[in-house]
Amino acid sequence: MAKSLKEAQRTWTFSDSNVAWVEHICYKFVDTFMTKAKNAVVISGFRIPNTNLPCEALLKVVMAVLGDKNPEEVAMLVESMLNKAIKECSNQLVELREQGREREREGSLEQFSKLQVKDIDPTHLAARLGIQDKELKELKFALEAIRVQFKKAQHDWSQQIAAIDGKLHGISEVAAEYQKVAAENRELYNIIQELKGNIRVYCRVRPFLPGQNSYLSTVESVRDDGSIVIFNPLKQGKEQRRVFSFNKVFGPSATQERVFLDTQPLIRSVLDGYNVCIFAYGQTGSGKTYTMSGPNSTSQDDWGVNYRALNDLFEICELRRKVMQYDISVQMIEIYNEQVRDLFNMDGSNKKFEIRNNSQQNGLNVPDAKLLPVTSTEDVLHLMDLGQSNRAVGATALNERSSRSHSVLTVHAKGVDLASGCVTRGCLHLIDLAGSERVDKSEATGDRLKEAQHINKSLSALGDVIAALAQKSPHVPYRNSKLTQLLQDSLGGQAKTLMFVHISPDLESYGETMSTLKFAERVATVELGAAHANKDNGDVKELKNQVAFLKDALAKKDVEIELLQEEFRLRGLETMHDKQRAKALMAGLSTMNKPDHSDSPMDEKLDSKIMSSQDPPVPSNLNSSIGFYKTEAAMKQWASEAISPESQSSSGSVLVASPVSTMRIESKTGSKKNKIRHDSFDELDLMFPRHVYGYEEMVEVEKAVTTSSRNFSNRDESSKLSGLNLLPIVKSSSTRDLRALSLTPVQLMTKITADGGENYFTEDDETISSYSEADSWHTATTDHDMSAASHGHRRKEGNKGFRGQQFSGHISKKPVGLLTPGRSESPRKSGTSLPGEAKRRGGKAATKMPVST
Ligand SMILES: Nc1ncnc2c1ncn2[C@@H]1O[C@H](COP(=O)(O)OP(=O)(O)OP(=O)(O)O)[C@@H](O)[C@H]1O
Repeated sequence: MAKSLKEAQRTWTFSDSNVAWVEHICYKFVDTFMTKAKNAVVISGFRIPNTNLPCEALLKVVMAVLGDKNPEEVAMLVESMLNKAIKECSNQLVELREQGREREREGSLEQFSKLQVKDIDPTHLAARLGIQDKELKELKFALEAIRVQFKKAQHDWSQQIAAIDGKLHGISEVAAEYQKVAAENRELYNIIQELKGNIRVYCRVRPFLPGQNSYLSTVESVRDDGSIVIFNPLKQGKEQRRVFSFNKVFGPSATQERVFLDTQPLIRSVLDGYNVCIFAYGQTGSGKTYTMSGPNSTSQDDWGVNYRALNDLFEICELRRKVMQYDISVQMIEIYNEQVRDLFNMDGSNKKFEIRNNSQQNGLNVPDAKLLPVTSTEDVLHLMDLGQSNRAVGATALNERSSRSHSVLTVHAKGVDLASGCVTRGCLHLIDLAGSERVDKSEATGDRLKEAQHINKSLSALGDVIAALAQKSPHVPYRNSKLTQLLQDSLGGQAKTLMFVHISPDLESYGETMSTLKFAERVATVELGAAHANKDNGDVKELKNQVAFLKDALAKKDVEIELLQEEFRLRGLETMHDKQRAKALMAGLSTMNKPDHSDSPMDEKLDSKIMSSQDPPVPSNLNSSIGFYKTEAAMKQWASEAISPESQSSSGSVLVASPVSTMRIESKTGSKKNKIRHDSFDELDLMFPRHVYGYEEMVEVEKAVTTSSRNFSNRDESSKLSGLNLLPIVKSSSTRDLRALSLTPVQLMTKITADGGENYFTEDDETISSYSEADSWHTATTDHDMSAASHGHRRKEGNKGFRGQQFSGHISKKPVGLLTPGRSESPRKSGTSLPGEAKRRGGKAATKMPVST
């Protein structure tokens, strides 16, 4: 074939002879193809009938295809066709061989089986089949038994599961019930705490800082019920673990938002007129500043309680816009090395600021520091950044940005109810305390050491105050540090107080962690009494009107008194019997310019005159209104307003003849401490001033004083306490306030004598003393005593008291030593000083103020 191709190539011209040759090839090829495609073959789209001869058309096709090809191309085409044909043939061959083998295999298997059946012994086969059958039966039986057992077990299990399910259901119901009861208990407990005014304590655990060994944590677990388990691997047995319980515990993963959410309700109450104090306590580097301010004010997620609180307050103000109008202002101070500094003060001056307590109605403890109004969160951010940048910070070995001062952000919120005009005033103190530190650990030296000493000292003073409060001690040492002075209103007043206690989880801090948590536990036991909102409502307005009315009446009386004094002076009553004269004096007060010269019994006249219709009518509801004053502070305020300096005459004396001369302060609420205080009020029938005393009254005074001084040393502690609890009231009052408190002479002198007198004298002691002296006038009944008293009384220019002028003449009664019980001589003559006299003589008034309990 190859040869003929080569020859064809050589001789190729598309001539007749060539056509014959092509025909020849076609025959051959078609033959080959036709063996494969028995019925029909598709070649280039032509259908070729099943024939051994190439059809005319095929020939034409071949001619058409090959006609214009040169011999090389024809050769190649043919060669490729041949290759295809060969490949096809070989495939067919393989297929045929395979089929043959298959048939062969089938045939041999058939033969083999025929052979076996033929060869096997039928008896043996039967025996074997019998055995197999038996085995099969046994297996079936066993299977059945197993199935029965399985069914039984399944049944048992399902029964047990049902029983367990029932029990579980019961348990889960009990658990749900328990949870409900526990939640109710917690709620009730919180209400009780709220009523008692316990300081709330939240504990926050700082996460490990980068670079700290986080394998050994002292915090074993933090539970939802507010308890935390502290673990020390270096200890053994019971000592290894200690559980502390607080109102809430935040683990290391607690977010700033989570912490704020639990603080929010407390903060919001500021807008309802409550004073709230939140302070962060803990070892240095434990996360106080992180909680209060956050690490970064630019990211809202990082905002601490301060920013979030103000932001929240603004949001609520906006929500209540239609019913309430709020004014919010802020103050930021710090206590650095026992000095108060204004963090908003930009003039660089080192002005020192004073801390004041109680007296500040607006709740500001440092009233002289700048109070800046804020209307938006942006204002707050700006101001607080300013304040933070002024704050004293420094690097120590324990914290690279350690706060070296206690900082206080005060938010003052004044709200006016647009409908009723009722005014609320709330104050929120947000305090970031400097951290306690062990100077050996913090490696503080120089200024840092001095700061650390001040910090530790003030924190220890805070510890003493908490201990005293927790033990309900009558004396609480608030004045031992600026920090405790600042916190006095929040720790001993009617504020809602929350302490965030912070701990570090590292084993190295175990000692500090334990002491911090023990301190916090003690703080949680402190009861402050129920918090009160500072609201100026309609009742208060009415009472203020009444007070104004009374002031007016007093002013009129002052005029009357002055006129009367003049009248007496002119008439020269020296010759009258002293008792009659005193009665006449009192009678004259109400008849003004209509002196009664008759000898009728003076007592009746006096009473009828005092109650005469010439006195201005007193509002009939005053008695009931007085019940409104349930607190000492409110009472004091009322009293000082009722008898304000303006309402008194220049003589300093006041006379109110009033059917409401007696009122009683009642206290049904409050802590034990408060009760004692109120009880002491209960003992006193607080009266309007009755500065005109008769002779019998003075005798009564003397008796009371004598008895009181004799009995005081025998008194038990509680009764002494109630006496002592009067001191703050009396001591913090001016003379006029003393009058305003209006103890009867008996009560006043009993208290003074019982206490040795000295505590009753403030920087205003001269005036107070004059007050006592003025009273003593009524008891000085000899010329001699009279002159002594007169001398004492006139010693002070300008103190021209009504009584002093009235009794300038002789009085013939027997002497009664008012301040020296049992003596018949004048206290001054006998050398017995009036209380506070010695100090006054020393040239300096006693300024020692009492420590409030
Ligand atoms: N909850 C927390 N999550 C993440 N980092 C915290 C957390 N608390 C504190 N830190 C980080 O710990 C470090 C110390 O915190 P911070 O300065 O608030 O402590 P401090 O108690 O205020 O210290 P000092 O009393 O010395 O001022 C800071 O780097 C702070 O970012």
